[in-house]
Amino acid sequence: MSPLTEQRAADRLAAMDAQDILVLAPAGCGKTQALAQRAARLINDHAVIAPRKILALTFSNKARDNLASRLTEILPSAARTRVTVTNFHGLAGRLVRAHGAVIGIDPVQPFPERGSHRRLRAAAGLGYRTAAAERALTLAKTRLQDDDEVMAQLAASGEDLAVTYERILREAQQIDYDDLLRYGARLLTDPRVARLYREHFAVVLVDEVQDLSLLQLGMVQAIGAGRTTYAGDPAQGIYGFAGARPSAVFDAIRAADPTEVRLDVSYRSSPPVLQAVNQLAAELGTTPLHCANPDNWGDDCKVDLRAFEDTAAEAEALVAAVRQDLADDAHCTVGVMTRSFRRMTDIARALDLAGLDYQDWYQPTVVPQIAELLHRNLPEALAAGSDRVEQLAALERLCRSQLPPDDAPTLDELSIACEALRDRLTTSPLQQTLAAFRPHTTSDAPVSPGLHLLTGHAGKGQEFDVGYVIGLEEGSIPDFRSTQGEALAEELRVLHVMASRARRRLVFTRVENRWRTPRWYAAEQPSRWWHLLERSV
Ligand SMILES: Nc1ncnc2c1ncn2[C@@H]1O[C@H](COP(=O)(O)OP(=O)(O)OP(=O)(O)O)[C@@H](O)[C@H]1O
Repeated sequence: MSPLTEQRAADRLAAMDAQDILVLAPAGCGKTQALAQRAARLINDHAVIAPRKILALTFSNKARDNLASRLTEILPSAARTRVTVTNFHGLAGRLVRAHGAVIGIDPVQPFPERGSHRRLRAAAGLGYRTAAAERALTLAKTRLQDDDEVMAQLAASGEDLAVTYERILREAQQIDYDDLLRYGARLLTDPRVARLYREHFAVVLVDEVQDLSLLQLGMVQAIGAGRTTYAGDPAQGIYGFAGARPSAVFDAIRAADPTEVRLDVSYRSSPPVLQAVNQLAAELGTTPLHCANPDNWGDDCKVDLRAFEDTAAEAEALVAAVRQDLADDAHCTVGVMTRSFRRMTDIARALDLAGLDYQDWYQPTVVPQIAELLHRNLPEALAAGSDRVEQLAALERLCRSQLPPDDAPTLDELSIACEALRDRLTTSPLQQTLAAFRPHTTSDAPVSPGLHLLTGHAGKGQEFDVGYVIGLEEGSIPDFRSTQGEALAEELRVLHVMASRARRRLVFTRVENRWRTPRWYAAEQPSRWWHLLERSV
C-alpha cells in the first residue's frame, strides 16, 4: 500500500475508519499528537460508542502521562477520563488480577515492587557489570513461556547469577516486571480472555512501537488486530537491552498490510536544532527533517558545543547557563540529559549548592494522589508502629488497602514513594521525611516549567525549550559497555533521542579530564560523534 505523504496526513489519519494503520515519523513530527487527535475524532464522530472503547497503550509511565496530557488538551473532560490510557504493565496487571486463575497464576500475588527488587537483585549479585545475566533474564522472560520453561532456559544459558536471582525471587514469592508482562501476554493467548478484551475495546492506539518486544506486540494484536493504530520511529529504538525488537516488530505489523502514514515535518524543533538532529539522522541512515514553520522561530534559537577542563567547570557553567535561561523566561522548560545518571553527579551537587530548584527524574517522585494518601494515613501509621520502620510498613499497608488492587500504575507509584521514604528513614523520622518530599507535578503534565535532570531513556517522547546533552566523551556516549555492533548503533539512537528533545536551543558538552576515582584524574577522548555535531554549528 502506498504511504500517504502529504502535509495533511495527520488529518486524514484522524478520520480513517477502524483498520490497522502504521504511522511512521521522525522525532517531533506529531505521532503522539496524531494518536490523540485520532482518539478525539473517533469520539466526536461517534465512531466508537463510548470513550472507554478506546485503549491507548504506551511503553513507560512518562509516555502514558504524555499521551494522557495530549488527550487532556484535545478532548472534553468527561470523555478524556474514560479513554483507557495505560502502559503495558498496567494492562498486564489488569489481566492478571482479573483472569490469572485461567493459567494457574495467583491473581492476588503481590505486584512487582521496585524497592524489594533492588534488594533481591543485589542479593543475587546482579549489578552494574552483570549485563550477560541480565540479558539471559530478558531473553527468557520476553517469550511466551511458563515459569518452569523460564527456569530451564536460564539454567541452559549458563548464567548462574540469572538462575540465582530467579530462585531468590521465587523464594520471596515475588514476580518482577518482566514476569508481569509475560503473564499478561500468556493470558491473552487464551481465546476466552482475548475475546473478552477484543469485545471490550473497539480501537487500540499504540505509541512508541519501536520500543515494543514481540511479546508486547502479541498483546496488542490479541486485542486489536485489524483496528490498531501504531505510531513509531525506528530511529528512536533505544530499549533493545530490555527486549525491544524494532525491526521484527515493524515486520510483524507490516505483515498485516496496514495503511502507512508518514509524517515528515517537525513541529517541535527550531531550524538550528534540526540541523544538529539531522547530522545524527544522516549517521543513522534516516531521512532528514524539515521544520514545519521555519519563520516562526526567533534569533535566540541555536546549537552550541562546549568543552570544559573537567566536570566541576562544566557544572559551574551549566548552573550559570540554566540560571540565565530561567531568568530570560520563567516558564521555560530546561532538560539536562545524560546517557547515565552517574555522569550527572557534579551537576546535581552544583545545582544544590547554588540553590537552584530542579526535578530529578531519577529520584522517585510523589504524584499528588499518592502524597495525599500518604499524608491522610500518616497519623494512624505513626500510632501503629513503635519505630520508623514499622511505621512505614503500616503506612504502606494502609495506603495499599485503599487502592483498587488492579490499579497497577498507581500501586507502582505508591511503591516508588515508599521506597524513597525507606531510603531516607535513617536520617530523619517518618513525618519529617514525608514533609520534605517535593510533590511531583500532576501526572497529566509530564514536563512542568523549570529545570529537569534526566537520562536519554527517561526523556523518550518528551520535549524541552532548551536541551543540554551532557557528557559527549567516549565511555559516556557511547557507554563504555556498548562499543560495537547493534549495541553501538543503539547508543547513537540514544544520542539522537536526547538531541531531538530540544525545541529552541541545544547545547552539547564534554570534558577534557575526569576523576575516575577519588585519586585517578584521567584524560577523556571526545565522543566519536562530537566532530559530526561540530559540523552542524
Ligand atoms: N499538526 C501539528 N500542528 C502543530 N503542532 C503540532 C502538530 N503535531 C504536533 N505538534 C506539536 O509538536 C510537538 C511534537 O509532537 P509529538 O510529541 O506528537 O511528536 P512525536 O512524533 O510523538 O515525537 P517523539 O517521536 O519525539 O515522541 C508537540 O509540541 C506537539 O504539540
